[in-house]
Amino acid sequence: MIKVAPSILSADYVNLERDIKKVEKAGAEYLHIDVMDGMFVPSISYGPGWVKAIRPISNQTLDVHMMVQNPERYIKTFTDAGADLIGVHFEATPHIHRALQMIKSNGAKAEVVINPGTSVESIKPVLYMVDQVLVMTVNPGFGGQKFIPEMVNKIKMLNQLKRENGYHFDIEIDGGVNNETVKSAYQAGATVAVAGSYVFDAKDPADRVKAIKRATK
Ligand SMILES: O=C(CO)[C@H](O)[C@H](O)COP(=O)(O)O
Ligand SMILES: [Co+2]
Repeated sequence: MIKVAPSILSADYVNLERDIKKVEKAGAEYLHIDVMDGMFVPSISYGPGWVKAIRPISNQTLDVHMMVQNPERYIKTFTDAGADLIGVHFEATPHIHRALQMIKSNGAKAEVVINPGTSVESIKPVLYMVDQVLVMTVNPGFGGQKFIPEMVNKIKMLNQLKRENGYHFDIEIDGGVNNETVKSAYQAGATVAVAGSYVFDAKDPADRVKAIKRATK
C-alpha cells in the first residue's frame, strides 16, 4: 500500500490544525509542505514559520517540497524549524550535490525533485545519496492540475535503477494524484503519493486518504 502525503496547499488555512488532524487520523504518514518563492515558480506560499508552527501538532513526516531558486540558502532554516525530509529541485541549483549534502548534514532526509521536462538520466549521479526521489507529475507552482501520465515511465526507470544498484530510496509522485491516477504510478514503483486538491477539496479529507490507500492494496 502506498504512503500518503496530503499537501496542505489545498487545506483550509484558517482551520489548518483541524485539517492536519483529520488526515493524520486517517493514516496519512507524511504531511507535504509546498514552499514557493515567486521565482522558481510564479506563486508565493509559505516559509519556515509554518513548519515550526506545524511541528508540535503533527507526528507525521514533515515533507518540505522546496520550489525555491538556490535552495541551499534556506536548508538550515527549514531543518531548524523541524522538517524531517527536504526536497530540492534539480533545476533550481547548479549545485544539486552540495544541496543534498547540506540537507543530510543538517540531520534531515534528502530528496531530489525533477520537473516533467527533466530526465531521470540527469539525476543518476546523485541517486546513491538520496532518501527519496520526487517525480513531478505536473509542472510545479499550482495545485489542482491534471496528472501527466507520460511521467509514469520515469518511475519505472527509477525502480529499475533501484533494483540494479541496491538503492533504497522512496519514489514520490506529486501533482494531479487521485484514487485513479495513483494506480499506474504505484504499479510502476511509486511508494509515496502527494495529494492536495483531491484530499482537501473534498467534504471528507479522511475518506480521500483512505481511497488512495485502497486503490493501491
Ligand atoms: O507541488 C505542488 C504544486 O507545485 C503540490 O504539491 C501539488 O500540486 C499538489 O496539488 P494537487 O494534488 O492538487 O495537484
Ligand atoms: Co509539492
